[in-house]
Amino acid sequence: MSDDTDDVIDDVFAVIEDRKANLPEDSYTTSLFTHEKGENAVLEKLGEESTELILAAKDDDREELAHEAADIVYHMLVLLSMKEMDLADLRAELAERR
Ligand SMILES: N=c1c2ncn([C@@H]3O[C@H](COP(=O)(O)OP(=O)(O)OP(=O)(O)O)[C@@H](O)[C@H]3O)c2ncn1[C@@H]1O[C@H](COP(=O)(O)O)[C@@H](O)[C@H]1O
Repeated sequence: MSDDTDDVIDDVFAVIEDRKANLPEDSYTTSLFTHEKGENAVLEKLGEESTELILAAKDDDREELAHEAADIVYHMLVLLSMKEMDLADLRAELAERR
């Protein structure tokens, strides 16, 4: 399967890196990088969204499950960027497990 969403995770990560470098106003990503709680802001989001993901799975709500999974992936990418990591680190870890 191949379509124009193939590279979407790389594209979103590139936008996150750009937000980190430039901190534009009116950007949710910027608000995470500049939050007074520091990295705890994104960690709290990941906790909340994990619960929402579990509830969506329990309800067998596939649309909500996709929504919450996307929220988690986005916030996980922000966390990787905060830790000076990137998708190569994630890919390497997954590849090692094959
Ligand atoms: N993928 C995301 C993304 N996923 C989630 N979010 C934000 O994360 C927040 C989630 O927090 P909440 O759960 O409180 O919000 P919510 O809408 O009530 O969430 P649910 O109840 O639906 O779970 C919302 O404000 C969303 O807008 C995201 N914000 C940005 N992105 C990507 O980042 C790019 C840059 O965004 P900006 O930095 O805002 O320009 C965008 O173009 C997107 O590609």
